[in-house]
Amino acid sequence: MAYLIKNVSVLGGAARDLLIEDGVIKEPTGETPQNIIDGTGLVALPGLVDLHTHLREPGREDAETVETGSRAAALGGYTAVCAMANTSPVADTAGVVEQVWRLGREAGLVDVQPIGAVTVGLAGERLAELGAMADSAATVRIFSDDGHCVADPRLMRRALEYVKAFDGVVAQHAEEPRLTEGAQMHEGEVATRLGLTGWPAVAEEAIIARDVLLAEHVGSRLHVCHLSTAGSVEVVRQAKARGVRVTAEVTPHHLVLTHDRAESYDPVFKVNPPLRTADDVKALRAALAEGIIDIVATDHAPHAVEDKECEWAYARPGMVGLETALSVVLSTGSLERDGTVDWDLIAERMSRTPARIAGLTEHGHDPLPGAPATFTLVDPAATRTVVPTETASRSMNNPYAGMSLPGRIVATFLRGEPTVLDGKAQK
Ligand SMILES: NC(=O)N[C@@H](CC(=O)O)C(=O)O
Ligand SMILES: [Zn+2]
Ligand SMILES: [Zn+2]
Repeated sequence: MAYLIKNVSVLGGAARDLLIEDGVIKEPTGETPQNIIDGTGLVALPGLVDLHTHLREPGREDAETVETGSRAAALGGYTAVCAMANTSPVADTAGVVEQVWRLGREAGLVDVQPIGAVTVGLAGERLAELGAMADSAATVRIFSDDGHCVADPRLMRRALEYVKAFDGVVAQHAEEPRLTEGAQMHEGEVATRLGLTGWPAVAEEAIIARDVLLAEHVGSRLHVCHLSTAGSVEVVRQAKARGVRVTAEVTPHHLVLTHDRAESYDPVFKVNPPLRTADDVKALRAALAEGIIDIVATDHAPHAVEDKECEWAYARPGMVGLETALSVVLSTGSLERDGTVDWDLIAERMSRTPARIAGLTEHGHDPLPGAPATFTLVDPAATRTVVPTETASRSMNNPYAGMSLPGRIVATFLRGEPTVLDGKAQK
């Protein structure tokens, strides 16, 4: 079906019309197709790409499935998500990554690109079959033990060496486990006051420092997951200055929430790495604008009610984030120029660069004639109040409840097919 989008601003540019036909964007012809979308006041962005999503299938379909997570992603303006490997069974074989990939195709709401585990069962003992996952139908290029750190430097080195052969990347959850035993939240004054065991910034920074040196030594690509401290920014800054092939992500929640949220003892604010200080938030926002942090990735981590609505110490870490990511980023004002949103920079940090890191060549193209019709339409003037139950996700561990956030996704298209129209999922 063909669509004509009228009066839409592509990345903040002058209003124009776009024809969507045969899966691509075209210059409008004289004829008017049946389907017209009024784009007045809307901004067209390349479909967002999430490098870090937990979909929970196989194993915890009560918390999320590939389909429900894909729907949440489309509603958040995403056209591709990379699915983390910490499922049950773990995505450490060609069989499991192909299953996730196939489920993604069947759901048809976003492109689901499986991430493969680095080590068998995420146990950190021996390398998984990286080559078999790379050669599978899922063509895995990102490997991560996320949820766990690849703490053994020898295994990390070997993984970096292995993925170099096919220009893969190791995405590290940087957490020195010996420094975070029993940790419940950021190590600092709030943890001291609450009497909770702290997760020190140095547990993250020490692993990033080690890994950039390993990546430099091997000449391979390293990606740092959910970077959360000002010190980590400085380690990455220095590594980039030396030419190390390192990229880094920040989550929306680490750009807005701070460790004092734990004072509520509400486990919805429990996450790994933990919420940090206001100074860290400031440094992360600046690093994202500057490009020391390359991308925003959601770390969408849905959890069932019984795993979240319990005592802080027993609750699982993680929060949902796909449906609110763009709004949260807009709310920080960190990607603005002279007080107005820099849509080109939004596209860079949330679509083009994550697509490039993941090797997703069909994504990250500006929505202009000649490009694949894989894009999203945002109403920047809209505001909405977050209601955790109003979600396509199976889980409601949403830390933004009651917050009023700017921006609303009006439509999302994947290869010319609408996955979201009028803010509603089409499948
Ligand atoms: N971020 C989290 O707190 N939790 C993630 C794992 C992870 O990203 O480390 C999860 O899988 O729930
Ligand atoms: Zn992690
Ligand atoms: Zn994660």
